[in-house]
Amino acid sequence: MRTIRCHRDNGLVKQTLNSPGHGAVLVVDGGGSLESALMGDLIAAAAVRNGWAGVVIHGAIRDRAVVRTLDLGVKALGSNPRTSAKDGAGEVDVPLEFGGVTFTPGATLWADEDGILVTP
Ligand SMILES: O=C([O-])CC(=O)C(=O)O
Ligand SMILES: [Mg+2]
Repeated sequence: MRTIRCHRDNGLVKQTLNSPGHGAVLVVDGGGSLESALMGDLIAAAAVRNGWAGVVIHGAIRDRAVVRTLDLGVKALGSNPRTSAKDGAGEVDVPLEFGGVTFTPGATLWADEDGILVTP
């Protein structure tokens, strides 16, 4: 997995998912905010084109009707049509902690309809 920490700004998410994913999952800690979306259909489609396996967002997405049709595993807390800033504020490939779990860049993430597992 790769990681990003950001708050109501998806500039780094957009930039990262527009670069090669090599089959990785991107975990985004948006602080649990549902006030604006950190990914939508266009960024998700870019992730598919660039070989990402999935995206886990501790926050919101939008365009979910299209996102669910894509060949990309997506987990988010919810959705909101409001877009985020695109200034690129945040940090890439730092250890994240939410939901009582530490998400370390390079660790392996497994997910299905029931939930998410992380192995070192
Ligand atoms: O513009 C955004 O922030 C997200 C979005 O709608 C998309 O990726 O399609
Ligand atoms: Mg969109």
